[in-house]
Amino acid sequence: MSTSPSPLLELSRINKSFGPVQVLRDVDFTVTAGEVTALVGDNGAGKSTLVKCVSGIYSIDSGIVFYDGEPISINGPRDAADRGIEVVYQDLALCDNLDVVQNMFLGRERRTGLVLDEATMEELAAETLAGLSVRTVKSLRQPVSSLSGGQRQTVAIAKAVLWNSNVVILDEPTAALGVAQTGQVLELARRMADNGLAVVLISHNMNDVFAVADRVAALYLGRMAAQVPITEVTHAQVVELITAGRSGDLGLPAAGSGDDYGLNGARG
Ligand SMILES: Nc1ncnc2c1ncn2[C@@H]1O[C@H](COP(=O)(O)OP(=O)(O)OP(=O)(O)O)[C@@H](O)[C@H]1O
Repeated sequence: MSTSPSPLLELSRINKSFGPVQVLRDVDFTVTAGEVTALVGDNGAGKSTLVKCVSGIYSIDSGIVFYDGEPISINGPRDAADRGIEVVYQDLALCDNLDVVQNMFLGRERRTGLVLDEATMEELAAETLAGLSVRTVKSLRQPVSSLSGGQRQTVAIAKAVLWNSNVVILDEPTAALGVAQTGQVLELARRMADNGLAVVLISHNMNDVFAVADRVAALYLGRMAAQVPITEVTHAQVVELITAGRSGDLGLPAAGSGDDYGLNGARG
């Protein structure tokens, strides 16, 4: 196995409960710059909860979050944003009546005095899209209501990239897309990683995971069943990790068996 680069974001033994329900149990998860890390798991496995802990929407009950090797506290979305951690949610949170530039700068508009600096915003939006080799969005001044699902996803992702993000978490970005648009969004994820960002791809689609991910992390009933380089697992093994919390072929015991099996491929 090749030596792993240092993780940019590292979660260690994260626990999170809602009242009596423990949703995350001693979860280790690492995210590395220049890589796409797929986060997989069945419905209710805890993927969204983990992401909400990382993005400051939920506070963790225990565990440590390291950023660039230093322990940090994420006490709210602002703390996550300050570290350049951005989440692109499934529902995209774009405003239909606003155009591409307006959406990309929504809430963080550039101004010259009291007046919006439209020219600079348009230029920066165009630069960001060009930096990601996006050619599918033809006009930056068209309302996003006139865009296809894939184009909307592209705008939402580019918006996250625009804000000097270091970690971009994509929450099922291809769930509502057809084949061609799925390909474009996966290419975009790859390009972001190639540009040096740490990309997390939450997905239920094994084809997407194997098409683009460098590593795969599988949650099973709130435990991290494994985090391994994609080249070291087969589709069948990942499915087994998702559905049973273990893969006999990987020599991993079932999640929740009590053993400390933190097979975390991203650890140096
Ligand atoms: N605010 C909450 N209060 C109580 N329980 C919650 C809350 N949020 C999530 N849960 C529970 O935590 C578990 C994990 O949910 P989560 O949404 O993180 O899973 P997921 O892996 O993202 O699932 P999906 O793929 O369906 O989106 C579920 O059993 C869910 O019911």
